[in-house]
Amino acid sequence: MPIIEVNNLTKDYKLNVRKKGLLGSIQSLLIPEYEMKRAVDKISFSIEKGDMVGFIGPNGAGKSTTVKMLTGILIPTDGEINILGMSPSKQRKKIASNIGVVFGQRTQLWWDLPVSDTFDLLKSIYRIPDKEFKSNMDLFNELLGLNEFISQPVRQLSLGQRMRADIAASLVHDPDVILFDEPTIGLDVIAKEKIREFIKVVNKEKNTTMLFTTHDMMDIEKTCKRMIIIDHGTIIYDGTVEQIKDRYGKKRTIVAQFAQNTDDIILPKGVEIIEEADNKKQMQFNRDEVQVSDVISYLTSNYNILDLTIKEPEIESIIREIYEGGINYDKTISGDSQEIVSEQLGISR
Ligand SMILES: Nc1ncnc2c1ncn2[C@@H]1O[C@H](COP(=O)(O)OP(=O)(O)OP(=O)(O)O)[C@@H](O)[C@H]1O
Repeated sequence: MPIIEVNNLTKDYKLNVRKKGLLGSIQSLLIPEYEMKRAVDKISFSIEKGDMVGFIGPNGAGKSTTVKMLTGILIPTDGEINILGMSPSKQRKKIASNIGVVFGQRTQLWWDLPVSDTFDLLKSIYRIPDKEFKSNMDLFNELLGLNEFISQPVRQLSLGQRMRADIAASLVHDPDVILFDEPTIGLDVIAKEKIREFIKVVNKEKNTTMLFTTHDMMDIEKTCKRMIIIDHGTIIYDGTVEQIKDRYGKKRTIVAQFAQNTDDIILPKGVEIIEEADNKKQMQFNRDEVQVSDVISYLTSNYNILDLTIKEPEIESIIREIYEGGINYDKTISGDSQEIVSEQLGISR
């Protein structure tokens, strides 16, 4: 039985249309005109207990709007959300103890108070028993190093420290579901890694159901098996990370360091050079047209090669292609939603 169920969820924002010029401004004040903007358009998905799902999409795709509706902050225009049998917008107070939320762009910590005070306040608000509170704080300290800055006021923390505290604060009451909205935004590689590891440990140890939005594909690759891609308010992919890599990651890259000058190199049909410096060349081809083994045996039998590596396609570049509408969608991969994708992005199939 799914923990999160979303059916035909829709959100329209009402926008005030401002007319140009002084006269237009006065007119807009006296007789305001509105237009509706659809941010989320009939999306449906469900998430099982303990699953960790990446929710990605380009800027303005509708991710934050969806997360806000899941938390109950925003009321849907249409459709239903069911989290643990409750409607977030109708049972907001009741559901609060079951959901944790992290907005990377905003903090839920008390700005002027030491970090420890926020945790004490949360302990009282959620009525967390002493034993549970202590064991969680010990775990968070071990994994996120909270004690390094626990007595500092929040406003003095670095972004990475603040995010670590925020994530811990969202989990201190052991929620069943946690929604992350860009939890790694603006962090350096090491801080991101720490947070990904933490998320993975919590998911495993506490079986917390997690949905998180991010623009960093490494977040998804390192933590989630499943991802949902949203664009222009509709879901264009819902499936495994592996499947999308397998189906769409058709480009293979071989990097070869040649012992000699290879300015006049002749490559097999379908293989092209995408980068070269000194005697090092990056060659790319479509794995459906050219076999990796054929390219390697051609190169090694015709040239003297010092070093050779094969690069797997990165999810980052596949997603970039999807956002740019450059991928020919295969309808079998994600059912009817692919129809929408093709229409929206003007892709011919
Ligand atoms: N309060 C609002 N009033 C009007 N339009 C809004 C409001 N909030 C968001 N939108 C619009 O709704 C659409 C979806 O926005 P949303 O913030 O959900 O996208 P997002 O996928 O989270 O984007 P990003 O990755 O840039 O954060 C955008 O076109 C945005 O301009």
